[in-house]
Amino acid sequence: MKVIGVIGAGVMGTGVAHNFALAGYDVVLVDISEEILTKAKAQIANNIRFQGLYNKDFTAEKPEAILNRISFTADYGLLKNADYVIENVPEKWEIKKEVYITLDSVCPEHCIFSVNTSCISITKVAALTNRPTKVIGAHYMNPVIMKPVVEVIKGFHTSEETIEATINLLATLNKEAIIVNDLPGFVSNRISHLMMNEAAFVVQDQIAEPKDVDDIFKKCFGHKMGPLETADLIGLDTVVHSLDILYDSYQDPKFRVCPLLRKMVEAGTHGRKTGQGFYSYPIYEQSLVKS
Ligand SMILES: NC(=O)c1ccc[n+]([C@@H]2O[C@H](COP(=O)([O-])OP(=O)(O)OC[C@H]3O[C@@H](n4cnc5c(N)ncnc54)[C@H](O)[C@@H]3O)[C@@H](O)[C@H]2O)c1
Repeated sequence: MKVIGVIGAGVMGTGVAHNFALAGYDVVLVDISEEILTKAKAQIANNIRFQGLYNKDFTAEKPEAILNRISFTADYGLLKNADYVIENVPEKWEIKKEVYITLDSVCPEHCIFSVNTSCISITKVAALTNRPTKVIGAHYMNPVIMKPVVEVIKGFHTSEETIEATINLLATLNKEAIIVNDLPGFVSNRISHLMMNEAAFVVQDQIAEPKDVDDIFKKCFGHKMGPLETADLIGLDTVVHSLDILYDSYQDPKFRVCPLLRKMVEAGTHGRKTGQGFYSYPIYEQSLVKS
């Protein structure tokens, strides 16, 4: 594998592109507008500057050398030489669907598609393409560069070769793959989104302030982050989209979105990436790699 395509330059796409460039791969990072790509470039440059503070595998390589391995583009045509593509567009079926139809037509036949999704069925994505055995789920954790494990999802059609190639690729990033089967939300989000949603209900019901909710999880249960801090880090819009998918998929009321969460998203307070969620974030902290 030499050329890695990364689709979507948001919270996850910037982290994935940074991590693969750091590991020496040529990365083609695709998003829909030059403005978003310019912002993404600045953010990755900033995260490269900070990586030494947070990453024990930090190399002394010059930040510009890492950044120069990433091509920032709105042109899907540049993926014609991609060996492996990691898609990170919003958690909305209509958007993902269009992207996979395009990817299938521009990427070479051998190219593997890795779906970075919180909840969407990998089997459903694979069925859109002419290469279903080469479609796999890889749920990277945020912040990508700091998380040593990826939840890898085997869809109905995914071949053993595709699983093997994904395990080997992740190993070059010093990441371990935990392989699970495909049903919406997989393991991590099927469980964690219930907790984040219920934590929002606790705040809505005025049982406790966000900080006290999070402190109970950190100080009593030893979690690194509380559920509301985690929701802010993921992005409240992404959390709501994911809960909607879980609700539709399982037809189970336990996944209904807390009205407070939906209201915050409608108000444009999406967490760390907008500077305001359950907590406020000064501008310099919004892109800061933190766990
Ligand atoms: N945020 C997290 O912590 C997290 C963790 C694991 C997985 N995920 C999943 O990763 C995916 C991306 O999440 P995110 O938080 O990075 O979202 P985001 O909203 O921060 O970023 C999505 C990016 O995709 C771009 N985009 C939209 N349509 C596009 C298109 N047609 N072609 C190319 N780019 C397009 C947007 O402009 C945006 O920059 C989602 O499926 C999400 O569920 C998120």
